[in-house]
Amino acid sequence: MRNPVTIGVAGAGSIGAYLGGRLAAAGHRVVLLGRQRLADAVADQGLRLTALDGFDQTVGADALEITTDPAALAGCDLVLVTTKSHDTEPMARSLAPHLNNGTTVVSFQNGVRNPAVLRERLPGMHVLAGMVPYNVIWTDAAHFHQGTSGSLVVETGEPLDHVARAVGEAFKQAELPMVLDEDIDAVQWGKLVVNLNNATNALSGLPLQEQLADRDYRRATAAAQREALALITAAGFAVKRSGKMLPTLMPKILVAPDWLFRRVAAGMVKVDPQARSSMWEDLTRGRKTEIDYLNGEIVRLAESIGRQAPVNAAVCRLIHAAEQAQASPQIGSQALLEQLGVRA
Ligand SMILES: NC(=O)C1=CN([C@@H]2O[C@H](COP(=O)(O)OP(=O)(O)OC[C@H]3O[C@@H](n4cnc5c(N)ncnc54)[C@H](OP(=O)(O)O)[C@@H]3O)[C@@H](O)[C@H]2O)C=CC1
Ligand SMILES: CC(C)(CO)C(=O)C(=O)O
Repeated sequence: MRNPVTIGVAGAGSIGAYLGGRLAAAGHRVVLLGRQRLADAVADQGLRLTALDGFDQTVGADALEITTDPAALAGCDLVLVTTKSHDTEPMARSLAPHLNNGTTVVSFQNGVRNPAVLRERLPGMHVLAGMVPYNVIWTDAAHFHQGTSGSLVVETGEPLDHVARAVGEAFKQAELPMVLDEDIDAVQWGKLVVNLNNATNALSGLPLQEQLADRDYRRATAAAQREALALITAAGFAVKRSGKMLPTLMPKILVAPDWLFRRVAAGMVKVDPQARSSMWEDLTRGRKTEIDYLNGEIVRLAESIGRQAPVNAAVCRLIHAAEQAQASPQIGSQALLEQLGVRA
């Protein structure tokens, strides 16, 4: 890969505009493929990127390209796919005619299905799975804020080890911490377990900090996670920690009394008052959520081995109802436990 690298971002929303903006600020040539409203806002105000560690930089509209045309990603060395999971396949179809063979494509998406979809639709590209551990919220028309801590993860291993290292170099220049991992499937299953809190957060309508301060909301997430972990193991998949997040211990940590939870969680992840889940963002903006790729994945996994996942199935029903209403139901924590059939 050349240096500086030309980087395309396919789906410039919270994650894509944040990562792309940080890479542009570090001097890489960046093309953001997104919606016209983002292009207009950035043309007007520049792209403001902030983070809980105090990072605050505005990237001028002349420092990067924002387009709605997938052909503009032709010639990119590296393409980051940052759409929601239901948009991965159409995005890949629209990119396929334009990318050169051998382009590196990294999926920075939640769920466990996206890299396989990209490999199928983009034969000849070097597709790597990635994982974003932190929350980014689209706070204003052209302002993106990283509200929790952690390091990005990208798949490595032969024959693509050199490709993964080149991706690592590009991110190093932008001072975005990244680790390479040879067991990305286990990292992705682990992140899916963490993401089972997305629905609780979206249903509560609260910022993550407030939602996690309520033990009954934590019990709801823990119940979904216990069910998921048992099924993932029964289906023969591994779950791996990434950074200090311990998916296998999360249900135990979540149900701990408030004082103990606060102490343990503070050592694992920093969460600022603005942080919310991406699913909350979807519900409040009236968009389709990724529920079918998160809790819904657990329901499908259960079916595939002749079992059931009643808690995750109930969560899916609640989120689908909220999608219809195009709003968070702001359900109280005890009411949520009741609806999930979980005893407080
Ligand atoms: N947000 C977060 O904090 C985190 C998100 N993730 C994961 O990262 C992935 C991306 O999430 P997030 O950034 O929140 O998603 P967003 O919805 O904020 O961003 C995706 C953007 O891509 C746009 N888009 C979709 N298709 C096209 C297209 N064909 N052409 C141009 N633009 C398109 C969408 O527009 P429109 O909405 O108009 O369709 C949207 O603006 C998800 O898998 C998510 O789970 C992981 C960790 C944290
Ligand atoms: C970082 C985290 C876990 C925040 O909830 C997330 O992945 C999301 O919002 O989708």
